[in-house]
Amino acid sequence: MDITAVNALPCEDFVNIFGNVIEKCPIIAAAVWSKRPFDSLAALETAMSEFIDSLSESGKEGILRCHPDLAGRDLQTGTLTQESREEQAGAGMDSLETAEASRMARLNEEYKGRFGFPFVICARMNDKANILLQLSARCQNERAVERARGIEEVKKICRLRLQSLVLTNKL
Ligand SMILES: NC(=O)N[C@H]1NC(=O)NC1=O
Repeated sequence: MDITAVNALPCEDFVNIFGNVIEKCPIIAAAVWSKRPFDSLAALETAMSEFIDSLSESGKEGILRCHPDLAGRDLQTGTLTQESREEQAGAGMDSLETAEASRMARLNEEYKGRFGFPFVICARMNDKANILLQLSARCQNERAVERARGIEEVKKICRLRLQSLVLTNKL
């Protein structure tokens, strides 16, 4: 599907295709649909990014809160979205040693207790060791720094999910 076809999609079909490029936030696809026509996929990505930037701080935190923990309950119960499951598996989150799993769980809880939103990192750009390192280091940041940092990671995840849609011929 080329960008002309994307621009011709009714809102419902557009949201079906792009609704999860920001995890569990189809409202973002539904909102940027009104910004058509897009010149390119990159322009669509920019529209999503600008929409996120326009949100209040609590809106940005809401986006972060839509993300499942890495190696968390949803992974254990098989309730991750397909995208998240593939990303987490690629970073080895589904095959942690017992000690790594308990360290991850402890740090995830510490992070959420401190900031009120979950730790978000683009799993496809990091391996297991780096994720644990970042999680531990980022627990020390200020809340505003972490909010911005988490949103940067959401945008990286979005870019890679858009690219995957192209690679899997869904676009
Ligand atoms: N918490 C968190 O970072 N979750 C995610 N990261 C990623 O790449 N996919 C996710 O679901």
